[in-house]
Amino acid sequence: MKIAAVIAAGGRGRRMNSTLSKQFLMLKGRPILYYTLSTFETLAEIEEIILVVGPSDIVHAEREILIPYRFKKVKLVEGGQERQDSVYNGLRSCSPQTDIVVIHDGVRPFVTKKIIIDSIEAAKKYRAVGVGVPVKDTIKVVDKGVIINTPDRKTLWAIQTPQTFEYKLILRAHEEARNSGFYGTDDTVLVERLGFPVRMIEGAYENIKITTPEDMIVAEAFMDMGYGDFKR
Ligand SMILES: Nc1ccn([C@@H]2O[C@H](COP(=O)(O)OP(=O)(O)OP(=O)(O)O)[C@@H](O)[C@H]2O)c(=O)n1
Ligand SMILES: C[C@](O)(CO)[C@H](O)COP(=O)(O)O
Repeated sequence: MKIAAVIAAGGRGRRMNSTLSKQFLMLKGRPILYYTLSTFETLAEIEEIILVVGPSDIVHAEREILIPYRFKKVKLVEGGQERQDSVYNGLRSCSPQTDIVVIHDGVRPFVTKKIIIDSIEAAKKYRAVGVGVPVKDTIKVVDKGVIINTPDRKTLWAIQTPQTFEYKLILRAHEEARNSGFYGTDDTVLVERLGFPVRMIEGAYENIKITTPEDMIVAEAFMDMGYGDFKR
């Protein structure tokens, strides 16, 4: 079975307020993206890694990541305006013989090999799988500053990545979304809108998405605590 990974790293990181795209910010002396790629590179089940970066970051990715760390499985692809565009570009660059694709945010460096493998095994069975954690806070739906609904917390999960799919299914879901001009903030929603059931499996609270400046402080602490499956 041919398994590929698409690593979404084509964003600008606006909420990080840094001139450098946040996926290239240094964490303990290495770019954040190095750690994410290292975990996938050393996972035997992953045959190819499609790294999607923004047009203005292509040279930086080559100079700071691909050349110094000599990742063997990584193929560099240009990203798009939105995350969904980047992922679609990545999917189209996978080998046509791909059976399963693992889609993961480049800025989630603390993903574990167990979570990746669990998502692959679940996708072999269910064809579409999300990784997430039950929310800890009570969530409110707010409209114009007024709380209009309080969903039952027992039903609420914060979805993370990896999101892992039968390749043909997710490619079709992306194409259908593009044809109808639908944009979502993750990939499972594109399969949900086809009416196809998506399974949720347990991720980890440590599998954070580095998004805003305080996440860098948390990430430094996670590094000190030994989280993550990357080569140190
Ligand atoms: N056009 C885009 C936008 C986002 N991403 C990637 O999708 C992941 C999750 O997105 P997010 O955390 O929102 O990153 P940014 O879009 O860069 O952040 P912001 O919204 O603050 O600009 C990141 O690894 C990001 O690089 C991408 O590949 N292509
Ligand atoms: C895909 C994702 O990480 C799932 O939580 C999230 O939707 C990405 O959102 P972003 O705004 O692109 O960070």
